[in-house]
Amino acid sequence: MIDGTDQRDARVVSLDRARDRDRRQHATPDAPDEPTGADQSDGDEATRLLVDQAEPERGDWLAELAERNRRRRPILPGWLKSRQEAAETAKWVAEYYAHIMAYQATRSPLYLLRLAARSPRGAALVIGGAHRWVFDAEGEPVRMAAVQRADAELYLKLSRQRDARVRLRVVVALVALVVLMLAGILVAAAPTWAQWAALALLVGVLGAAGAPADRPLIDRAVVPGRVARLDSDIVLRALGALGIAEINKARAKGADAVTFPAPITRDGPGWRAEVDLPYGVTVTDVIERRDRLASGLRRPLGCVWPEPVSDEHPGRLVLWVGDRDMSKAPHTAWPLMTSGRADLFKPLPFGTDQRGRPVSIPLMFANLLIGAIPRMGKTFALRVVMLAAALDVLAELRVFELKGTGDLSFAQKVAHDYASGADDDAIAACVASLREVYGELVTRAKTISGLPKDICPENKVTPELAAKRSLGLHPVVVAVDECQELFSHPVHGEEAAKLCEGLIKRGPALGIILVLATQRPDAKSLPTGISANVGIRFCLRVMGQVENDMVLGTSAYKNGVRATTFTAKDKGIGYLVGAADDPQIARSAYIDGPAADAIADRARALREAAGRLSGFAAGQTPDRAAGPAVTLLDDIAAVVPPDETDVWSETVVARLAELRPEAYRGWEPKQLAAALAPHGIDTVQIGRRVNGRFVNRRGINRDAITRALTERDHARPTG
Ligand SMILES: Nc1ncnc2c1ncn2[C@@H]1O[C@H](COP(=O)(O)OP(=O)(O)OP(=O)(O)O)[C@@H](O)[C@H]1O
Repeated sequence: MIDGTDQRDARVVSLDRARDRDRRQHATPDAPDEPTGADQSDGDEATRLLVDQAEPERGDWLAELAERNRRRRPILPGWLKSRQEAAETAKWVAEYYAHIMAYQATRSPLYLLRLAARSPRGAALVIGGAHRWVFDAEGEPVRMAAVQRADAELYLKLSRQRDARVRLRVVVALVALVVLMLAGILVAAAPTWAQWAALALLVGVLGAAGAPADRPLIDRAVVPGRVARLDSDIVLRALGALGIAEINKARAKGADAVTFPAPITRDGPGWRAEVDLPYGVTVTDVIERRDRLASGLRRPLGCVWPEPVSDEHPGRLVLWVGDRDMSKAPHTAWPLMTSGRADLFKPLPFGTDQRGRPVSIPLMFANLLIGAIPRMGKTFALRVVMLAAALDVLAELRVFELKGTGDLSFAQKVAHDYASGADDDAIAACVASLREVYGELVTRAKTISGLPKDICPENKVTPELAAKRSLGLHPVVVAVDECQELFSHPVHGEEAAKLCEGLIKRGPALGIILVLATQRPDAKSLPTGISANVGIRFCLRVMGQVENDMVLGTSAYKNGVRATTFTAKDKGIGYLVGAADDPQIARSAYIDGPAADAIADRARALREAAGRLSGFAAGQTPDRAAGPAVTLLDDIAAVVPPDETDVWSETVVARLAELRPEAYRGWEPKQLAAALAPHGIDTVQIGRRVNGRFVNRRGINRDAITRALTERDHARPTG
């Protein structure tokens, strides 16, 4: 007998393991890493051993339990967890039934007519049926059969049974007739309305009895089956249509190449499928073929939202398929639209995700960057954030809209500092304000470091500290729309970039928040020192990977967070990164100009009541004395005295660099010409004699500068 104890060279071999090893050795060379069944399955099968796997230790059940614990399914359905979502769901369910009731109520006269038309047929059917029942008509064919077979005994038995039955039924029918006659007498003596009601009841009953089986009385209020149920076959069909070779190869090899770790369930207004893609296929591969996926699912693109699961492997896909295109879904009212106030220390309501769940932005201790191609909803998104900030009376707002269309004009009612314009003045005002806030960094840091530890334990602004007016640590929110105009400005760009970088890095802990929006997210218009350090990012539609990663952060595109997949009709829809653990798809709340004004009026009233209206909104002219001269034209006028009519450009740039090195150092004559062009000033040829030789160079004519300055001053609004 062979056993492991007395045969030194022999080993105990599990038959299962031996088979496993055999299988591996005979595996085809093109699938060397093909997993065994134990790899693929979970639950009971997961306990099967691979030939080269160590025996599981006794404590492994704990690890397994921990893993199961991590995958617990929620007790309450998702929509019941948030008050707002539950309210939304209750609202649409109520709306659905209200619609059905209204639909049927408006058709009730038609239904009455139908009943009346069907009632004669119903009466005939009722009388005929009663007659057949009383005289036992259903037994007639059997009795006739007995007669034909001349079976006298059976016939007698059936006849006796029929007579007994008919006697009883005639009595019942007579009683019913008497009851009906009594009811008729009662109705005849009743008031008219009761007579009509009785008639309606009779017609109704007879009409219902006379309804043809193929024509229902009531029309359908809802077209059935508009949204197909999502099932695993449809998901597999769609995944197979993506043209990903690995998926098709894996599906050809085995039925369980694509698995579903959780059942496909209803999730908000759509279906949610959790899918484990075949080995080696990542969610990013699927996301970049979203349009093909939508085609495979036979759903509009705006309904199909594949997402990675960050705390799982890169092949775990959550596919949410909405009933309705996200861009066409009705807007949920912004929670602060008609009432309420905000607290910057808590997340600010921003919009909704594709499932209609609320999305908020924790703006405190962070910065926000919004980017997109033009007309996709940057300013609308910025408006939502700034209106929420306005509803926190403690927050000091500084708003600069550098497009000049007045999209953020509501801010004039509440902002401490405000400017709107596509000109140098607005940019200069913005830089001056940034300088002031930058100066605050030092003051605030000193204040905080001077506070006792028990009042300020974390060395950062707290809600209590922010509320103490004497400390001056209230939140400051600086918003710059179309910030590319600022950073690419020939005079102020470099300084603005430095100021913003400082604010982005040091501001959050000190209660200073910078919110930037740009339609040109490239290295020149959005310095990397800024784009790399922003905490929260919202990227609506962009056209390429570079812009995507500029706004959403390095590697966002590689990780499947791609705002390039949005289409032109996805207005207001973007990827929101940094507001929650995982990137979210969010649609900003829709607040148009008049609504924004109404909210700003409310915010102003709150601020007035709290005595927190200051600066621009309180009618004070911003004191920019501390800042340098505001435009290039002013600077040139300062460095070129009135008696010098024509000056070479190189002389001008040298003097400018001396006047304000931080802004003009390194300027070339060409740069000066480019900076003057927007003012309608061209450089001119100026000839001079130098060391006896005539030299011709380009330069400026001082009169042109003076004229431009005069025009600007006349065009400026007064008061
Ligand atoms: N959340 C939203 N839902 C629906 N439509 C929206 C939403 N946000 C913006 N829009 C639509 O998109 C249009 C453009 O929005 P917005 O003015 O904010 O674009 P923008 O990106 O700031 O454009 P520009 O780059 O020209 O300043 C708006 O007129 C509005 O109709």
